[in-house]
Amino acid sequence: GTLSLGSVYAQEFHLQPTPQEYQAGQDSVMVPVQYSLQAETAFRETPAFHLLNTLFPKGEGKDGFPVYVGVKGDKSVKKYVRRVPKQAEGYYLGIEKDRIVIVGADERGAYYGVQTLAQLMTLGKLPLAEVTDYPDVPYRGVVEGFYGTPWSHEARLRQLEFYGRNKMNVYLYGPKDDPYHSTPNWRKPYPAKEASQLKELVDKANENGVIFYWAIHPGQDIKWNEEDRDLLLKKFESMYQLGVRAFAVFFDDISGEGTKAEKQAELLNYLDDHFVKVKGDVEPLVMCPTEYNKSWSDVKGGYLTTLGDKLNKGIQIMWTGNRVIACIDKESMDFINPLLKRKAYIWWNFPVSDYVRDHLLMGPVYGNGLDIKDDMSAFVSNPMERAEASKIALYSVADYAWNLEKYDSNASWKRAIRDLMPNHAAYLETFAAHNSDLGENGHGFRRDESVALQPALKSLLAAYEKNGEMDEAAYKQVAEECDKIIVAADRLLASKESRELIEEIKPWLMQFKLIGEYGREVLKMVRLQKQGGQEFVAVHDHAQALQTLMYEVDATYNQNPYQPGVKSGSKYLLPTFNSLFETSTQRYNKAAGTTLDSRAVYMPYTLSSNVKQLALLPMRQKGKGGNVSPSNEVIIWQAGGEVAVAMDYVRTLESLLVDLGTQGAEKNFRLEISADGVNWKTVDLRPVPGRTLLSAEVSGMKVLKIRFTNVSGSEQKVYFKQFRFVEQ
Ligand SMILES: CNC(=O)C[C@@H]1[C@H](O)[C@H](O)[C@@H](CO)N1CCCc1ccc(F)cc1
Repeated sequence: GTLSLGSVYAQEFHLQPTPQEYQAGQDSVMVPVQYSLQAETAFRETPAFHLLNTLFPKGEGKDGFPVYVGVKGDKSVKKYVRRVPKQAEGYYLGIEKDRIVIVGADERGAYYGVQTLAQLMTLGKLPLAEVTDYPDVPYRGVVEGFYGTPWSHEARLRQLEFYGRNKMNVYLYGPKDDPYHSTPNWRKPYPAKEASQLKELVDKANENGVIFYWAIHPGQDIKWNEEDRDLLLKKFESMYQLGVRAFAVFFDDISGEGTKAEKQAELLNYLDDHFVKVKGDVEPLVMCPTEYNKSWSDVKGGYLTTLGDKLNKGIQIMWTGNRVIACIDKESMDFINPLLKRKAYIWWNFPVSDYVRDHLLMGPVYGNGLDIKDDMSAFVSNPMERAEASKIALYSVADYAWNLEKYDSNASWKRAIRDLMPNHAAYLETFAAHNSDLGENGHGFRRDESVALQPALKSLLAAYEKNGEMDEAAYKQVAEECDKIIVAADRLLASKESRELIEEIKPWLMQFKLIGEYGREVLKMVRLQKQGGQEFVAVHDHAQALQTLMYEVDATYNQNPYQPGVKSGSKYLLPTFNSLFETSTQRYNKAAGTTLDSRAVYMPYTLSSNVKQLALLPMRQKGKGGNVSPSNEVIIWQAGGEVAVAMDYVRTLESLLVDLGTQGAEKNFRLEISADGVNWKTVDLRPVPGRTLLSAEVSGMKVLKIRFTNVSGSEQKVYFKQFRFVEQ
């Protein structure tokens, strides 16, 4: 909701996360330039004090504006103790004409009261207000638990400050690809550099009221014996020496011995009894089960109930919901909590994108129940490997987990964008609106995209495709959006603000701009096709040039081995432009008797073959390479039959693999490469030992055309399992 500040403030002001209760009158006081601290001396050692001390231009002075701050039980704030919520991390903040009062239910509550004061200070005047606030969910934050490049040290330091400002109180360090977190080096202490960085992170976390959990992922090769148990304990001890006071053990994504519930429970209880309870200053353990979502669980098998029955009560158990990637609702919680005999510690796999790495997930956080605040012990988000870009979602995760009932996903999303880039909010919102869906993926998890423009895109397309009609209103709205997209992309690419974010998303911004320009040209094509003018051809060719540029961006950047490339506007925006491109070109060709290429999805490789069963196989471009979709039937390959792939222009090969599912195929078939389509060079096919796979030595070869021929002199019956090449 908004702080009803009426005439006092121009813009809509909103505290983040949304407080449980606040009242603000019309009156305000000027922001004091100096403050005088009324608190117990011990307060000066707390993060709350260090933050408070940065808020006033002239710092602390005995004649400054009185600020009473402390926790329940402190003499200095005795008078206000009734106002303090009973919930952990709650606080009361009162701004009066002649004083500011902050009372925390505990130390972190006091810190959060100061964070809220810090937000109000940005208004330039302090409203006479009362904020009575506390979090709905006890643990709120982030688990860095994704596959892919772990976040950098600098990115993590920025994240921890962000968590403090957004009242997130946990960060779980568990990057799947950190070798010292997972198999096999979980047994080894960190090298000096990494160790000192981790120590710095722990200190930064403490300054920002964040509990730094160090997680270990031993399950893939752990032996259920004393040696490994003691090695794990030693590793915890070495992390404790670095200042870590909170620990987690992840048993997710493993197979074999490590998956046994009894053994996992035994180990965790041992760590609880011989480490956590012995140390006395360590947070309750958190564990991630092997069956961490309902679709992977076998209730009758007893894995979950064994954990629920055997794990010491204080140990938290993580859960991702009904599936690996799923929103969390009441039904999900009613399933899992009885089995675990405790409130599940939710690990929400969003905005993690390690299974759709060519997409950015910049859209609103929505779909989680608003009625489950009493059902979970935690709500932590597994983010993208792009740290800054993840902040849009993380801002709203913080908002949701603090106050579920008042959570408004769209309003929160807009605020998240403004918080991330205050001076480019409109542009970042345009970009984020069209970069939110994941595209097709194995988990089937999708998000909405281009929400505001969808109706216009749909009606423009429907009218034109059905009977060549022009929905002028829709046309105008889409044309305006294309202009906004082009401007937004340029302004963000050129932005001095949030340079780290811009560097993370640069390829997507380049792609986004091309889509805006492509849309602009396609709209012209639709207009011209109806008028029948010759100019259609020039505009068509420009649109095709943009398709080539979009392909190049997709084939050049973010070339990871899983989902390579750069997808933007992939749910409605680009598909609509491609449909309009194809239909207008086909109609123009029909009317003008021309043969303009009407294929919209740019494909640099063309397959041709005189082997009947191969001729129709689709050619796919994947990252910087191509492959002929495998056929799962027996191919009758006549003598002399060939399959060929032609490039749009000369390219350089890195590798080429062929698999016909039979040994000795290299005797019956010949592979040839041509750099000009006229002169051919035979290339050696080398069998990969023990497999039917053949590898060709093509590294560095210029290629315009590839040819693969049955030269055995007789028909061959083979499987067409793989025909794939990669460019340099
Ligand atoms: C709670 N733990 C997890 O969620 C584990 C992993 C990682 O955290 C990853 O970031 C996340 C989403 O991709 N999970 C995917 C798991 C994929 C997967 C799919 C099929 C498999 F066979 C194995 C793993």
